Amino acid sequence: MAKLVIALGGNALGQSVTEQKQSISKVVPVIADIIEEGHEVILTHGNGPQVGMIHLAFSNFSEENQTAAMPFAECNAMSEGYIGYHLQNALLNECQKRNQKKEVCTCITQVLVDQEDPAFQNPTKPIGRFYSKAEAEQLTQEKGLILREDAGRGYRQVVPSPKPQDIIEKESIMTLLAADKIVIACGGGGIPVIQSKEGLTGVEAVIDKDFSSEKLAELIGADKLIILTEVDQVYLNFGTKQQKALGKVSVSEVESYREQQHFKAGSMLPKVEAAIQFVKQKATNEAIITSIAAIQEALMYRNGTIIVEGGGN
Ligand SMILES: Nc1ncnc2c1ncn2[C@@H]1O[C@H](COP(=O)(O)OP(=O)(O)O)[C@@H](O)[C@H]1O
Ligand SMILES: NC(=O)OP(=O)(O)O
Repeated sequence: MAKLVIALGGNALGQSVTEQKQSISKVVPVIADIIEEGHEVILTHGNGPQVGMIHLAFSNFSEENQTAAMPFAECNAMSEGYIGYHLQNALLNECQKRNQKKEVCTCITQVLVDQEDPAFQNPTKPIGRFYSKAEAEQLTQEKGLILREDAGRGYRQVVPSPKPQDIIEKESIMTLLAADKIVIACGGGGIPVIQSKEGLTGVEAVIDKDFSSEKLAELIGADKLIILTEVDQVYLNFGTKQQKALGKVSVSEVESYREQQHFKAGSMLPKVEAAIQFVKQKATNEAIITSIAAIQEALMYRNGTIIVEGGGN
Protein backbone atom coordinates (compact mmCIF):
# COMPACT_ATOMS: atom_id res chain seq x y z
CA MET A 1 0.00 0.00 0.00
CA ALA A 2 1.34 3.40 -1.01
CA LYS A 3 0.39 7.04 -0.79
CA LEU A 4 -0.09 8.31 -4.34
CA VAL A 5 -0.50 11.84 -5.64
CA ILE A 6 -2.17 11.44 -9.04
CA ALA A 7 -2.14 14.52 -11.29
CA LEU A 8 -4.55 14.68 -14.23
CA GLY A 9 -3.49 16.77 -17.23
CA GLY A 10 -5.74 19.64 -18.26
CA ASN A 11 -5.45 18.77 -21.96
CA ALA A 12 -6.45 15.16 -21.25
CA LEU A 13 -9.65 16.53 -19.64
CA GLY A 14 -10.92 17.84 -23.00
CA GLN A 15 -12.22 21.19 -24.22
CA SER A 16 -15.89 21.21 -23.13
CA VAL A 17 -18.27 20.05 -20.39
CA THR A 18 -19.23 16.97 -22.46
CA GLU A 19 -15.63 16.05 -23.28
CA GLN A 20 -14.59 16.58 -19.66
CA LYS A 21 -17.36 14.31 -18.33
CA GLN A 22 -16.43 11.64 -20.89
CA SER A 23 -12.77 11.87 -20.01
CA ILE A 24 -13.49 11.74 -16.27
CA SER A 25 -15.78 8.73 -16.77
CA LYS A 26 -12.67 6.87 -18.05
CA VAL A 27 -10.43 8.03 -15.19
CA VAL A 28 -12.76 7.37 -12.29
CA PRO A 29 -13.06 3.54 -12.47
CA VAL A 30 -9.26 3.32 -12.68
CA ILE A 31 -8.85 5.56 -9.61
CA ALA A 32 -11.51 3.54 -7.75
CA ASP A 33 -9.64 0.29 -8.60
CA ILE A 34 -6.40 1.76 -7.25
CA ILE A 35 -8.19 2.78 -4.02
CA GLU A 36 -9.75 -0.71 -3.76
CA GLU A 37 -6.25 -2.18 -4.03
CA GLY A 38 -5.53 -0.34 -0.76
CA HIS A 39 -3.60 2.71 -1.95
CA GLU A 40 -4.23 6.16 -0.52
CA VAL A 41 -5.00 8.55 -3.39
CA ILE A 42 -4.83 12.34 -3.54
CA LEU A 43 -6.01 13.74 -6.86
CA THR A 44 -4.74 16.95 -8.43
CA HIS A 45 -5.51 18.28 -11.90
CA GLY A 46 -4.55 20.81 -14.55
CA ASN A 47 -6.71 23.56 -16.02
CA GLY A 48 -4.86 24.95 -19.05
CA PRO A 49 -7.69 24.62 -21.60
CA GLN A 50 -10.39 25.33 -18.99
CA VAL A 51 -8.89 28.45 -17.38
CA GLY A 52 -8.25 29.83 -20.87
CA MET A 53 -11.87 29.14 -21.86
CA ILE A 54 -13.22 30.82 -18.70
CA HIS A 55 -10.95 33.85 -19.07
CA LEU A 56 -11.82 34.26 -22.77
CA ALA A 57 -15.56 34.04 -22.08
CA PHE A 58 -15.32 36.76 -19.43
CA SER A 59 -13.06 38.91 -21.65
CA ASN A 60 -15.64 38.77 -24.47
CA PHE A 61 -18.44 39.55 -22.01
CA SER A 62 -16.56 42.48 -20.44
CA GLU A 63 -15.72 43.92 -23.90
CA GLU A 64 -19.37 43.74 -25.00
CA ASN A 65 -20.73 45.10 -21.73
CA GLN A 66 -17.88 47.46 -20.82
CA THR A 67 -17.42 45.80 -17.45
CA ALA A 68 -14.19 44.93 -15.65
CA ALA A 69 -12.39 41.80 -16.90
CA MET A 70 -12.23 38.72 -14.68
CA PRO A 71 -8.76 38.37 -13.06
CA PHE A 72 -6.84 35.12 -13.51
CA ALA A 73 -6.92 34.29 -9.77
CA GLU A 74 -10.74 34.17 -9.93
CA CYS A 75 -10.67 32.24 -13.24
CA ASN A 76 -8.36 29.70 -11.57
CA ALA A 77 -10.79 29.43 -8.64
CA MET A 78 -13.70 28.84 -11.04
CA SER A 79 -11.80 26.13 -12.90
CA GLU A 80 -10.93 24.43 -9.57
CA GLY A 81 -14.60 24.38 -8.65
CA TYR A 82 -15.82 23.29 -12.10
CA ILE A 83 -13.32 20.47 -12.62
CA GLY A 84 -13.37 19.52 -8.93
CA TYR A 85 -17.17 19.19 -9.08
CA HIS A 86 -17.04 16.81 -12.07
CA LEU A 87 -14.33 14.68 -10.45
CA GLN A 88 -15.97 14.70 -7.02
CA ASN A 89 -19.40 13.83 -8.42
CA ALA A 90 -18.12 11.02 -10.66
CA LEU A 91 -15.85 9.52 -7.97
CA LEU A 92 -18.60 9.56 -5.36
CA ASN A 93 -21.05 7.88 -7.78
CA GLU A 94 -18.40 5.24 -8.58
CA CYS A 95 -17.76 4.56 -4.86
CA GLN A 96 -21.49 4.23 -4.21
CA LYS A 97 -21.84 1.83 -7.17
CA ARG A 98 -19.15 -0.31 -5.54
CA ASN A 99 -20.70 -0.02 -2.06
CA GLN A 100 -17.55 1.76 -0.86
CA LYS A 101 -18.36 4.06 2.04
CA LYS A 102 -15.93 6.76 0.88
CA GLU A 103 -16.49 10.49 0.84
CA VAL A 104 -14.84 12.73 -1.73
CA CYS A 105 -13.90 16.32 -1.01
CA THR A 106 -12.51 19.08 -3.24
CA CYS A 107 -10.30 21.53 -1.41
CA ILE A 108 -10.15 24.91 -3.13
CA THR A 109 -6.43 25.42 -2.73
CA GLN A 110 -4.41 28.62 -2.59
CA VAL A 111 -0.74 28.30 -3.46
CA LEU A 112 1.84 30.81 -2.28
CA VAL A 113 4.11 32.28 -4.96
CA ASP A 114 6.87 34.88 -4.81
CA GLN A 115 5.96 38.33 -6.10
CA GLU A 116 9.56 38.65 -7.36
CA ASP A 117 9.44 35.36 -9.30
CA PRO A 118 11.03 36.12 -12.71
CA ALA A 119 8.15 34.15 -14.30
CA PHE A 120 5.97 37.27 -13.97
CA GLN A 121 8.21 38.96 -16.60
CA ASN A 122 8.38 35.92 -18.87
CA PRO A 123 5.03 34.21 -19.62
CA THR A 124 5.51 30.50 -20.45
CA LYS A 125 2.34 28.64 -19.39
CA PRO A 126 0.13 27.67 -22.38
CA ILE A 127 -3.58 28.04 -21.71
CA GLY A 128 -6.82 27.90 -23.67
CA ARG A 129 -7.42 26.44 -27.11
CA PHE A 130 -4.95 25.92 -29.93
CA TYR A 131 -4.78 28.48 -32.77
CA SER A 132 -3.20 28.51 -36.25
CA LYS A 133 -0.18 30.80 -36.82
CA ALA A 134 -2.37 33.33 -38.67
CA GLU A 135 -4.98 33.38 -35.88
CA ALA A 136 -2.20 33.78 -33.31
CA GLU A 137 -0.75 36.79 -35.14
CA GLN A 138 -4.20 38.36 -35.35
CA LEU A 139 -4.79 37.88 -31.59
CA THR A 140 -1.44 39.51 -30.81
CA GLN A 141 -2.22 42.45 -33.09
CA GLU A 142 -5.83 42.97 -32.01
CA LYS A 143 -5.74 42.03 -28.32
CA GLY A 144 -2.06 42.22 -27.39
CA LEU A 145 -2.03 38.56 -26.30
CA ILE A 146 1.24 36.62 -26.23
CA LEU A 147 1.01 33.27 -28.03
CA ARG A 148 3.63 30.54 -28.50
CA GLU A 149 3.86 27.29 -30.44
CA ASP A 150 2.97 24.37 -28.09
CA ALA A 151 4.71 21.00 -28.71
CA GLY A 152 3.80 20.84 -32.42
CA ARG A 153 0.07 21.15 -31.70
CA GLY A 154 -0.53 24.79 -32.68
CA TYR A 155 -0.31 28.19 -30.98
CA ARG A 156 -1.66 28.98 -27.51
CA GLN A 157 -1.82 32.00 -25.27
CA VAL A 158 0.93 31.99 -22.63
CA VAL A 159 0.70 33.54 -19.16
CA PRO A 160 3.12 33.86 -16.21
CA SER A 161 3.60 30.67 -14.23
CA PRO A 162 5.48 31.29 -10.96
CA LYS A 163 6.82 28.35 -8.97
CA PRO A 164 4.79 27.22 -5.93
CA GLN A 165 6.44 28.03 -2.59
CA ASP A 166 3.86 26.62 -0.19
CA ILE A 167 0.34 25.19 -0.11
CA ILE A 168 -1.81 27.34 2.16
CA GLU A 169 -4.43 24.67 2.89
CA LYS A 170 -1.93 21.84 3.50
CA GLU A 171 -3.08 21.22 7.09
CA SER A 172 -6.73 20.94 5.97
CA ILE A 173 -5.73 18.53 3.19
CA MET A 174 -3.84 16.37 5.69
CA THR A 175 -6.79 16.44 8.11
CA LEU A 176 -9.12 15.22 5.35
CA LEU A 177 -6.66 12.46 4.39
CA ALA A 178 -6.31 11.38 8.02
CA ALA A 179 -10.13 11.15 8.15
CA ASP A 180 -9.97 8.68 5.21
CA LYS A 181 -11.51 11.05 2.64
CA ILE A 182 -10.58 11.01 -1.04
CA VAL A 183 -9.13 14.48 -1.55
CA ILE A 184 -9.00 16.55 -4.74
CA ALA A 185 -6.60 19.46 -4.23
CA CYS A 186 -4.29 21.91 -6.02
CA GLY A 187 -6.68 22.02 -8.98
CA GLY A 188 -5.20 23.97 -11.88
CA GLY A 189 -2.01 24.24 -9.86
CA GLY A 190 -3.98 26.11 -7.19
CA ILE A 191 -4.91 29.78 -7.00
CA PRO A 192 -1.68 31.82 -7.05
CA VAL A 193 -1.45 34.15 -4.04
CA ILE A 194 1.29 36.42 -2.75
CA GLN A 195 1.82 37.58 0.82
CA SER A 196 1.01 41.31 0.73
CA LYS A 197 0.31 43.99 3.36
CA GLU A 198 -3.39 43.16 3.01
CA GLY A 199 -2.74 39.44 3.57
CA LEU A 200 -2.85 36.67 0.95
CA THR A 201 -3.75 38.26 -2.40
CA GLY A 202 -4.54 36.58 -5.74
CA VAL A 203 -2.28 37.40 -8.70
CA GLU A 204 -2.40 37.23 -12.51
CA ALA A 205 -0.85 33.85 -13.24
CA VAL A 206 -1.57 30.15 -13.75
CA ILE A 207 0.61 27.80 -11.72
CA ASP A 208 1.80 24.60 -13.35
CA LYS A 209 -0.05 21.74 -11.68
CA ASP A 210 2.98 19.49 -12.14
CA PHE A 211 4.97 21.68 -9.72
CA SER A 212 2.08 22.15 -7.25
CA SER A 213 1.45 18.40 -7.29
CA GLU A 214 5.13 17.84 -6.56
CA LYS A 215 5.03 20.33 -3.68
CA LEU A 216 1.91 18.64 -2.29
CA ALA A 217 3.45 15.16 -2.67
CA GLU A 218 6.51 16.39 -0.76
CA LEU A 219 4.49 18.01 2.03
CA ILE A 220 2.23 15.01 2.64
CA GLY A 221 5.06 12.45 2.35
CA ALA A 222 3.68 10.64 -0.72
CA ASP A 223 5.50 7.57 -2.06
CA LYS A 224 4.71 8.17 -5.71
CA LEU A 225 3.94 11.18 -7.86
CA ILE A 226 1.94 10.02 -10.90
CA ILE A 227 1.49 12.54 -13.70
CA LEU A 228 -1.20 11.53 -16.19
CA THR A 229 -1.22 13.07 -19.65
CA GLU A 230 -2.09 12.18 -23.26
CA VAL A 231 1.00 10.03 -23.96
CA ASP A 232 1.79 6.64 -22.35
CA GLN A 233 5.48 7.47 -22.03
CA VAL A 234 8.01 10.25 -22.30
CA TYR A 235 10.03 10.13 -25.53
CA LEU A 236 13.48 11.11 -26.65
CA ASN A 237 13.36 12.89 -30.03
CA PHE A 238 9.60 13.26 -29.57
CA GLY A 239 7.60 13.67 -32.78
CA THR A 240 10.41 12.48 -35.05
CA LYS A 241 11.06 9.12 -36.76
CA GLN A 242 13.81 8.51 -34.20
CA GLN A 243 11.50 8.91 -31.19
CA LYS A 244 12.28 6.44 -28.41
CA ALA A 245 10.15 5.78 -25.33
CA LEU A 246 11.73 6.02 -21.87
CA GLY A 247 10.88 3.18 -19.44
CA LYS A 248 12.42 2.97 -15.97
CA VAL A 249 15.15 5.60 -15.79
CA SER A 250 17.38 7.17 -13.18
CA VAL A 251 17.21 10.82 -12.21
CA SER A 252 20.72 11.43 -13.54
CA GLU A 253 19.83 9.88 -16.92
CA VAL A 254 16.71 12.04 -17.23
CA GLU A 255 18.72 15.11 -16.20
CA SER A 256 21.14 14.48 -19.05
CA TYR A 257 18.23 14.15 -21.54
CA ARG A 258 16.82 17.40 -20.17
CA GLU A 259 20.16 19.12 -20.84
CA GLN A 260 19.97 17.75 -24.41
CA GLN A 261 16.53 19.49 -24.70
CA HIS A 262 14.40 16.41 -25.39
CA PHE A 263 11.44 17.80 -23.42
CA LYS A 264 9.34 20.70 -24.72
CA ALA A 265 8.87 23.79 -22.51
CA GLY A 266 5.31 24.30 -21.28
CA SER A 267 4.30 20.66 -21.92
CA MET A 268 6.67 17.76 -21.09
CA LEU A 269 9.48 19.78 -19.49
CA PRO A 270 7.54 20.80 -16.32
CA LYS A 271 6.42 17.17 -15.83
CA VAL A 272 10.00 15.89 -16.07
CA GLU A 273 11.29 18.68 -13.80
CA ALA A 274 8.59 18.01 -11.19
CA ALA A 275 9.40 14.28 -11.36
CA ILE A 276 13.13 14.92 -10.85
CA GLN A 277 12.44 17.25 -7.91
CA PHE A 278 10.19 14.67 -6.22
CA VAL A 279 12.56 11.71 -6.65
CA LYS A 280 15.46 13.77 -5.29
CA GLN A 281 13.57 14.36 -2.02
CA LYS A 282 13.83 10.75 -0.79
CA ALA A 283 15.65 7.68 -2.11
CA THR A 284 12.46 5.58 -2.15
CA ASN A 285 10.34 8.16 -3.99
CA GLU A 286 9.18 7.31 -7.51
CA ALA A 287 7.65 9.48 -10.21
CA ILE A 288 5.59 8.08 -13.08
CA ILE A 289 4.60 9.91 -16.26
CA THR A 290 1.98 8.01 -18.23
CA SER A 291 -1.60 8.05 -19.58
CA ILE A 292 -4.87 7.13 -17.92
CA ALA A 293 -5.02 3.98 -20.08
CA ALA A 294 -1.56 2.82 -19.00
CA ILE A 295 -1.53 3.75 -15.28
CA GLN A 296 -2.27 0.22 -13.96
CA GLU A 297 0.48 -1.28 -16.11
CA ALA A 298 2.83 1.52 -15.04
CA LEU A 299 2.20 0.69 -11.37
CA MET A 300 3.44 -2.84 -12.25
CA TYR A 301 6.50 -1.38 -14.08
CA ARG A 302 5.19 -2.64 -17.45
CA ASN A 303 4.48 0.72 -19.08
CA GLY A 304 4.93 4.44 -18.53
CA THR A 305 8.10 6.38 -17.80
CA ILE A 306 9.22 5.66 -14.25
CA ILE A 307 11.84 7.91 -12.73
CA VAL A 308 13.69 6.51 -9.74
CA GLU A 309 16.89 7.38 -7.94
CA GLY A 310 18.88 4.43 -9.27
CA GLY A 311 17.02 3.67 -12.54
CA GLY A 312 17.61 0.48 -14.56
CA ASN A 313 15.25 -1.32 -16.95
N1 LIG B 1 9.59 14.44 -25.05
C1 LIG B 1 8.27 14.30 -25.08
N2 LIG B 1 7.70 13.07 -24.87
C2 LIG B 1 6.35 12.91 -24.88
N3 LIG B 1 5.48 13.93 -25.10
C3 LIG B 1 5.98 15.18 -25.30
C4 LIG B 1 7.40 15.41 -25.30
N4 LIG B 1 7.59 16.73 -25.52
C5 LIG B 1 6.39 17.30 -25.65
N5 LIG B 1 5.41 16.38 -25.52
C6 LIG B 1 3.97 16.72 -25.59
O1 LIG B 1 3.57 17.06 -24.27
C7 LIG B 1 2.21 16.68 -24.11
C8 LIG B 1 1.88 16.70 -22.62
O2 LIG B 1 1.82 18.05 -22.21
P1 LIG B 1 0.44 18.83 -22.04
O3 LIG B 1 -0.59 18.34 -23.01
O4 LIG B 1 0.75 20.26 -22.03
O5 LIG B 1 0.11 18.36 -20.58
P2 LIG B 1 -1.23 18.16 -19.75
O6 LIG B 1 -1.66 16.75 -19.97
O7 LIG B 1 -0.74 18.40 -18.34
O8 LIG B 1 -2.24 19.19 -20.19
C9 LIG B 1 2.12 15.33 -24.80
O9 LIG B 1 0.81 14.98 -25.14
C10 LIG B 1 2.99 15.60 -26.03
O10 LIG B 1 2.20 16.14 -27.08
N1 LIG C 1 -2.39 24.43 -14.58
C1 LIG C 1 -1.88 23.44 -15.36
O1 LIG C 1 -0.76 22.98 -15.18
O2 LIG C 1 -2.69 22.98 -16.38
P1 LIG C 1 -2.36 21.89 -17.51
O3 LIG C 1 -2.20 20.56 -16.84
O4 LIG C 1 -3.56 21.92 -18.40
O5 LIG C 1 -1.11 22.32 -18.21
